[in-house]
Amino acid sequence: MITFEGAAKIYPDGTVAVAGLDLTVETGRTTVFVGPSGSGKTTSLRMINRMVEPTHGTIRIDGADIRDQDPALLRRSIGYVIQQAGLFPHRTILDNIATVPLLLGWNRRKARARAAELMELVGLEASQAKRYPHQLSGGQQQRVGVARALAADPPVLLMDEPFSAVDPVVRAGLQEELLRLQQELHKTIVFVTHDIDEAVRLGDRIAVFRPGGELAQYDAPEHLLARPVDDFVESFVGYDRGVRRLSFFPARQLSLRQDVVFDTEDRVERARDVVEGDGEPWVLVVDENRTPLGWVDAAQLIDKPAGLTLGTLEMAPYGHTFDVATDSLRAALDAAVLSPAGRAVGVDDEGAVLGVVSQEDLGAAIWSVSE
Ligand SMILES: Nc1ncnc2c1ncn2[C@@H]1O[C@H](COP(=O)(O)OP(=O)(O)OP(=O)(O)O)[C@@H](O)[C@H]1O
Repeated sequence: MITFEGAAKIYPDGTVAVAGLDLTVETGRTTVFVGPSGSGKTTSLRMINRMVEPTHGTIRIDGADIRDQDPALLRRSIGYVIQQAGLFPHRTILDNIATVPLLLGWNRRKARARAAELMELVGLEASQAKRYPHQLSGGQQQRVGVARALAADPPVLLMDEPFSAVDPVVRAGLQEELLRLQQELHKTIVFVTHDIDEAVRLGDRIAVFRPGGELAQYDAPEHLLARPVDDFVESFVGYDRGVRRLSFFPARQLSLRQDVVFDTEDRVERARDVVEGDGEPWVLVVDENRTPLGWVDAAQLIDKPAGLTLGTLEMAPYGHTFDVATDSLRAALDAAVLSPAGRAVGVDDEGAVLGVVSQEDLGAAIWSVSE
């Protein structure tokens, strides 16, 4: 646990970088500091490893005042990752990663073995070990930066805009990787970004800073999106927050209809009975593996002769599906919006249809999680 108790940084020229921060960073969780440029995020982060000394207040790690610890030793127990990785250009990838273990006095063999292990953990090829940083892509360099920060297995990891210099696709991959690593490692991560989407994706808790180095709100991401405390936070999180918040609720809570799912050999009169029963305007046709083929408009069924099979009818594309077990309500909503039938198709992890969600059921589920 890291606690800021009235921690402030006021520079001699009078600039208030951080104005009296009170905040607790939970152990084993990811806390994101987010806010506009100049709001004091980096200064707050650097106060944790004493790269910046507060002018007021106290910071403790697990109860111990960090002022009582030697800054160099403190930093070796805290991993630090920065934008563009900050690698040593004349050291190989393996030696870059082994830096802190060597500083801690490990012998070279053990340090390199640990570095090789970490390369694998962060998704780097062993063949890259002997390369130099300039021979790697930006995304790969960031992975090296993360591996280096993890080398001595520090309980705390500070990350200062680590992914902001790479393109959006690589960035999404690195975020995914960090989530996976964190599930395995349970580090106490403090992550700085000015991108609210990155914050919402990665953070267990999010601290929103406002200009003047003040903490505007400290909350779980779903609460931040549901209840921004004021106009500043509301405009900072963005106005589509209602829809974005749906990504925190699982799609598995939706009720799925199976009675409107038919296979190609089913006869039109069977489908007609169902749609006439409750006025459902579309039925979904699947193949023998229950892979979706397309939607049949119920109007088409009215005057078709009995005995005709559904596979012979014209179908509208089913759009895209959502995975019932792993996707969120947001993914289901997106699937419904993009479907010509306005209905979402739920599948299992092999792509087989489990059922479809009607607009009414989707609306009811969204309503039930709204506040
Ligand atoms: N050495 C310094 N002397 C005076 N002011 C400083 C000094 N270092 C930082 N500041 C000021 O402190 C404020 C907070 O800076 P900080 O880097 O913490 O902001 P930030 O939220 O991380 O911004 P960014 O997203 O742009 O990195 C800024 O106004 C900055 O100009």
